[in-house]
Amino acid sequence: MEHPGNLFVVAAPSGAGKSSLVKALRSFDARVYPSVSHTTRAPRGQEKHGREYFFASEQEFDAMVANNAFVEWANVHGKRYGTSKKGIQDRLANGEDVLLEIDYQGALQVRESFPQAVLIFILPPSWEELRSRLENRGEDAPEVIELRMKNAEEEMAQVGKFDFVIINELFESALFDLKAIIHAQRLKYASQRRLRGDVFDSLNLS
Ligand SMILES: Nc1nc2c(ncn2[C@@H]2O[C@H](COP(=O)(O)OP(=O)(O)O)[C@@H](O)[C@H]2O)c(=O)[nH]1
Ligand SMILES: Nc1ncnc2c1ncn2[C@@H]1O[C@H](COP(=O)(O)OP(=O)(O)O)[C@@H](O)[C@H]1O
Repeated sequence: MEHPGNLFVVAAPSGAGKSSLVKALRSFDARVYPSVSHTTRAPRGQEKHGREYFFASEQEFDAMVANNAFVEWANVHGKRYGTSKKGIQDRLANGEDVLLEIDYQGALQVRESFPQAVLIFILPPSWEELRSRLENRGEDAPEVIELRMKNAEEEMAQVGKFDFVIINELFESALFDLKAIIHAQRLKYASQRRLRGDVFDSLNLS
């Protein structure tokens, strides 16, 4: 589907630092709108309905699937997660940039519907560091951490299908890389024409 806004998709194994990087990006780039997904997993400590996620029952999620309300959805770590069409289509159509923080299965589905989506994969610098980040975050029970570490192998095997790879070793350096990718996409002709049409007009360029 053609649309004027840029669609960025960020995937990573749990604990690689995806949420922290996107949050930091958002603090100085308000033009990139993060989509809020629906999930059947329970809220964590500070999470609010409608902010981190729309928390849905299995039945509510089933109804959305039946109504074809998702751009993509997938089973991740035993729970279902999905991006609603409603949340992103209007924004993209209005020329706004949208960022999805989703798993690799969802990312590859998004590419089917939006071939111009920019797929970014975030890798941890090592297995040891991934485990220690999950442990230090202190949000997940030991068995949940084990499941996430096990799933990370399958997830990381998909990295070659992505357009860009960021290794999140030093946080500031990974953030710089993420900004660079987004910036480069905005410098493409279609985006520049949309953002700075005034300059193109004054130069008599179509
Ligand atoms: N396919 C898909 N995956 C999602 C969506 N929202 C979140 N996820 C992924 O689900 C996984 C688990 O997310 P979460 O439970 O918040 O834990 P996190 O991995 O610590 O961020 C992560 O890989 C997310 O990127 C979505 O809408 N669709
Ligand atoms: N470059 C980094 N160096 C050290 N710790 C990091 C780095 N990036 C993120 N973290 C920490 O690792 C943990 C997991 O990060 P988070 O953003 O929640 O990951 P994800 O969203 O990919 O599951 C958090 O406690 C976060 O503060």
